[in-house]
Amino acid sequence: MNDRDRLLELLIERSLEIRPVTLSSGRKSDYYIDCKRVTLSPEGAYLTAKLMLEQIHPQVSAIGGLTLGADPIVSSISVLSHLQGRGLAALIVRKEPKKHGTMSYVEGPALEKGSKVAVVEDVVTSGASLLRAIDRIAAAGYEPVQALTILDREEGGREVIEERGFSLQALYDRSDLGLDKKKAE
Ligand SMILES: O=P(O)(O)OC[C@H]1O[C@H](OP(=O)(O)OP(=O)(O)O)[C@H](O)[C@@H]1O
Ligand SMILES: O=C(O)c1cc(=O)[nH]c(=O)[nH]1
Repeated sequence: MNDRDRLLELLIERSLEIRPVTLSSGRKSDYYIDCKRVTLSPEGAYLTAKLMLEQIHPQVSAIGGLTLGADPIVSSISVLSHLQGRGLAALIVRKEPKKHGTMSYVEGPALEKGSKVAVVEDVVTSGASLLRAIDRIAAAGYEPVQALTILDREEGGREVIEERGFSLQALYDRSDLGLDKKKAE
């Protein structure tokens, strides 16, 4: 089995829940995928990092994303990039600025102004979280150049992100989850 198929297998086995849920955007859905169950596991962290790193442009010097879903992703990509001699820094974007000390929104190594950043997510639904990370990374003086996610739920997020001039690179989309078959079981 190849890496892409194996990561999908892990996500379906461990992350996918078919039940009524409320999403981050306030929308209702009949399924949820909790990627952290996979991205915080040894094999899942490695496979996510490997598959995403293959798609990161050579001019990029950091990967960043909105806490919490992106935290294990940026960390594992950074470690793997070091092992591969590439050395991508990890940036974690807070949902609210730190209230004392640095007062920062964006945590991580201080990079040169204008450094190119690939912005990552675990799931894109409305696209609001990914755009929030893009905006905060830009406000920190860096240049977001790519948008990547594990799963595109195909609920309009891609279009919203494209309107902002980014194409969304997703490892999987809704159709990969086999939801119709699962729901029938
Ligand atoms: O495209 P959107 O409509 O913004 O939805 C997707 C976002 O929702 C989830 O995060 P959540 O808000 O549940 O927070 P968490 O990562 O802290 O668990 C997920 O990790 C994405 O960040
Ligand atoms: O839209 C969301 O909040 C969302 C959907 C989903 O399937 N998984 C997740 O972590 N967040």
